Amino acid sequence: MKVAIIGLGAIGCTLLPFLKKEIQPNNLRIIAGGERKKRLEKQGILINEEHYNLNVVSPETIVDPADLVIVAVKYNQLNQAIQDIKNQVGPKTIILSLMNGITSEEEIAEVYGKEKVIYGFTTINGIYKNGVATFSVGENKIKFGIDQPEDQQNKVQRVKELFDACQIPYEIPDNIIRELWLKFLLNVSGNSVAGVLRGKHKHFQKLDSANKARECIMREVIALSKAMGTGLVDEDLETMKPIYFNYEPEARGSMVQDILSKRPTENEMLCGTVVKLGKKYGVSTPATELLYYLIKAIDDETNGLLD
Ligand SMILES: NC(=O)C1=CN([C@@H]2O[C@H](COP(=O)(O)OP(=O)(O)OC[C@H]3O[C@@H](n4cnc5c(N)ncnc54)[C@H](OP(=O)(O)O)[C@@H]3O)[C@@H](O)[C@H]2O)C=CC1
Ligand SMILES: CC(C)(CO)C(=O)C(=O)O
Repeated sequence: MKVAIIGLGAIGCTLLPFLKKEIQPNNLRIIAGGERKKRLEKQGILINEEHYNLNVVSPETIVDPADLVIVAVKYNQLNQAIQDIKNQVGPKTIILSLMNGITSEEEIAEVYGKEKVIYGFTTINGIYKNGVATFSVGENKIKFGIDQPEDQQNKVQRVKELFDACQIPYEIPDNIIRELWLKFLLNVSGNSVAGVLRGKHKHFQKLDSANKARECIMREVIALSKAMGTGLVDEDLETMKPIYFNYEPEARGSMVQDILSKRPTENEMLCGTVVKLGKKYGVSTPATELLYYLIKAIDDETNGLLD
């Protein structure tokens, strides 16, 4: 299979060592242009202390389409990434987004068609800064699937075969939309509360107060999901309570990593989406709206609005 990855950061790097074992070097493409391409070609990337050379393909290069394109960029980078994969996408290409949130698949489908996109996300926590990535798989995995009828199942089968060959941990849930929303429930509440606290996972392992804040948000996301029919139920509040015990206490979620590195957060994709959909579906989301504005103030500060 020819596989293209756009976004070789914390999450892209959790896949590269697995894919490298099975895929011929020229069939594993890292899509990047300009300075990013030069840097990746010159420096390669260090993942879990192992150095990898990369086959970097610029967005302008015309090549045979990839069989699978994996999208693992941050929300503010998605529009550009969608443009940059254009030469990788052909009639049979499958596009898998590992981004958090519930909107990236729709945005990709708007440009390339729903039939090319499968839903997915990862439960792995990856750490990335300046060309150095670390991660531990533990119990974590990629979950993927489709909400379409039978004739689309062969897309899922093709990704399954690739992941089996590369020994990438995965699960194909019966109801991918509910699973996507469960991850959304975790990220809207956990990433954003941790963002305000600049917290580590141990904040949720040790502090009842931090979890109570998370619960205020989760109640609203569950109410929204019920209004939209996307599968969350009240009991999910309990399911989500111990979730942070799966993660390394001293590690940080992706939003805190962004805040500490003075990068834009994914606030719009997380709290922003809940507030917007709440208005559309008549669901009240005051706690999430408060959290949205707190994170927005952090983003404003990052953007120099205090200077
Ligand atoms: N980190 C985590 O633990 C988890 C993250 N996620 C989600 O995964 C997604 C990716 O997050 P994460 O991996 O943390 O983000 P990172 O910021 O670590 O990585 C994003 C990477 O994409 C690269 N990139 C951006 N735009 C382009 C482009 N046009 N062409 C080529 N490369 C590009 C960036 O390059 P450069 O550095 O040069 O800008 C960067 O290396 C997010 O939606 C996040 O919420 C999900 C689960 C856990
Ligand atoms: C791994 C996890 C759940 C940790 O917060 C995450 O999805 C993120 O950091 O974005």
